[in-house]
Amino acid sequence: MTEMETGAVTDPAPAGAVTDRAPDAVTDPAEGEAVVDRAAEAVIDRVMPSTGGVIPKGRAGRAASASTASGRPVEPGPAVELAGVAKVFNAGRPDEVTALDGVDLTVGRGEFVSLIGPSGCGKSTLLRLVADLVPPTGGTVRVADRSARQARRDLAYGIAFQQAGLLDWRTVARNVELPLELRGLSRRDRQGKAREMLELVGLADFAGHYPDQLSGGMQQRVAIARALAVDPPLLLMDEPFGALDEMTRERLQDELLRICARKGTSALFVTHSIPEAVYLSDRVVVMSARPGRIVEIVGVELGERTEATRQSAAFFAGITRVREALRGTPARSAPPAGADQAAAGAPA
Ligand SMILES: Nc1ncnc2c1ncn2[C@@H]1O[C@H](COP(=O)(O)OP(=O)(O)OP(=O)(O)O)[C@@H](O)[C@H]1O
Repeated sequence: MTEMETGAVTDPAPAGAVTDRAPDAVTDPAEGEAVVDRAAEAVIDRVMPSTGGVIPKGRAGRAASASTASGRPVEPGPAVELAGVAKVFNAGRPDEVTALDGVDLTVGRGEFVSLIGPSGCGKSTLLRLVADLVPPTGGTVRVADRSARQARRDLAYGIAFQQAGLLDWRTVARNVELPLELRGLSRRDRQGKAREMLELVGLADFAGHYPDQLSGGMQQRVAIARALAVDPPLLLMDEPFGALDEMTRERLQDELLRICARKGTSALFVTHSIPEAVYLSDRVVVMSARPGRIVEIVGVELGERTEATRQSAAFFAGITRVREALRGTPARSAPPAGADQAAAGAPA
């Protein structure tokens, strides 16, 4: 199992890195601008699974959604397309694990799709396949009309995974700024954007703190701020709100929806929370226990989310639908959750 496969960052500070918070940027005397610190640069690839869409150096300023790395325009198509995808870990060995089998799934542009299922059913693996952090053993994975490999090179998505994956020798603000530095934004622009993102996640007062001075939930919010900082056309999120208190979680859910709606961002979102999946999603993909297969896709039609949505009959109906699917209740040929209540004139 490689580091890239696990997404773990076992040693975030590379050889020669300063771990006692020495100045973390190299100043370019010609520009008077801080440029990407060498230590951070050296670990970009290793922290990619959890650094929220870090931009590889050399692709600065390229519009990920509009063209490929070669500048070739990309035809609009699904954000993600999986066909017959399988993943077997350690094939042929005694510890062989079939994590996924026969997965077909399309995420439309601008669509919000959640994955839910029992622990170990392959949700994270599915996300890692899309992010090109592990290769499939069967089937095809396409992201924004490209191979997953090409999409990664083209910066076609941002990632926020379970582990915050912050660089502990950088301040909170400079963690959020990292992908912007790699994209070549001026100091002023990236500082402004970092401030905006930290305000969004309620951490403006902690911009100058270091990650180990924050709680786990706060670190997670910094990682979310960093993932959103580059306005990626596709977000891959693996339980990003799992460590948050309920009120913060609900607020960030609303913010995430607002951002996705405003930017037309597509999202593939892993969660263990049925209400969260229903609230956020256009469709909830329910997976079986290992080997993970899609057992049902529950469409959600709640309309614009408001204060009342979480109390609405349609919301509870959606929760019931997903719960039944998780329990293995035979799929019914019913309209999307929400549509039946609306048709019946049920109170919202
Ligand atoms: N790198 C790996 N090497 C070997 N087995 C792996 C690897 N990554 C995942 N697995 C196995 O694949 C299966 C699916 O794991 P995965 O983490 O995708 O599940 P999950 O649905 O995200 O679980 P959870 O909800 O508990 O986070 C598990 O049995 C896991 O042990």
